Amino acid sequence: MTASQQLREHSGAAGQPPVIEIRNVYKHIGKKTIVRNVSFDVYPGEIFGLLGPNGAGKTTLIRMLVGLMSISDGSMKVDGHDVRRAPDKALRSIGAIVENPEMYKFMSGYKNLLHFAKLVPGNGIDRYRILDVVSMVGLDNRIHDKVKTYSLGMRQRLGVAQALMHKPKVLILDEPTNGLDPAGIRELRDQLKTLAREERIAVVVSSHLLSEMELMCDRVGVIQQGVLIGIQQVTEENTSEHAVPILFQVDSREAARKVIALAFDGLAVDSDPLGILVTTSAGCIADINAKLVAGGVRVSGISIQAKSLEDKFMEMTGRP
Ligand SMILES: Nc1ncnc2c1ncn2[C@@H]1O[C@H](COP(=O)(O)OP(=O)(O)OP(=O)(O)O)[C@@H](O)[C@H]1O
Repeated sequence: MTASQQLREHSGAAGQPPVIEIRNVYKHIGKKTIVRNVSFDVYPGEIFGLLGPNGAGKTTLIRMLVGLMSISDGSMKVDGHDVRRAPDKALRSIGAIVENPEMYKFMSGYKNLLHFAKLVPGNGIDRYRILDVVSMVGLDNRIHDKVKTYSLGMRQRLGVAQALMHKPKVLILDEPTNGLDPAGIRELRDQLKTLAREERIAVVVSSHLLSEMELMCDRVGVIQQGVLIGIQQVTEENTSEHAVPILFQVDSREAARKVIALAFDGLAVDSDPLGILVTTSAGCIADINAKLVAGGVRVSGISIQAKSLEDKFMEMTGRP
């Protein structure tokens, strides 16, 4: 996939410029190329997933983005600042958890945050900001309890609060659900969605679990052996303008085809064991249904046959 193809996968959230711009990035270590020609953008308010098996290069890509590893070739920009040329400015816009956040277990969550705020002098983080981030991650009720009494999920959220203190535009989490139980994963997922939607923060998460990415992300970039093989929109097919196969369960396929051919010239209609499949936008369902019923066709069910991320992933990787 070329850089321009990868970028065309997304038209930009409400015309906003991307907050992360990655262009033709390579990472060589010794004679190995660990990341190869990767390009993509991430927009404010979206959750972007990096999906790939262990060793695919996700952590390496993230480490380059947060300045923990040098970039061999290509460019990475955060909020318009080049990570290589102006690392301080670029990093100011990033909050990240790449390794497990170190917390003092015998101190309260609040004191931990206060401690981290003091480590960065002149950053303007006051107690009001700390209480703000505590509220953003939903830890208000427990923030004065010692961290040793927190569940793993709560510690993870405290880590997110710490990463958010300096008001970053981008939040980056490497394998954030590792070790969390299903309830913890769900809490984290809801929290990240709220941060993206309400605070307009761009969130980048990595995982090797497709099901997790599908539930959490708006778009997912699939990485294999250091190559970004494709980017899939997860939520797009729920919008009313995007063409998707729609199954109409009807008593007569033949009659239904005739009605549609007459009323909607050129609309793609295929047969299905349960009825007919019409490929169009979900916004047309009511009109099609009305014409079918008016044409004497009994419609017993209508469903959108959206492909799951797993189907798309299999197509992308060429697996059966
Ligand atoms: N410092 C290094 N020296 C040599 N090889 C490295 C180094 N860091 C990473 N690699 C190799 O680069 C490849 C990608 O590693 P990376 O950690 O980025 O993968 P990943 O997709 O994050 O997978 P995981 O979930 O297992 O961490 C692996 O084959 C790894 O062994």
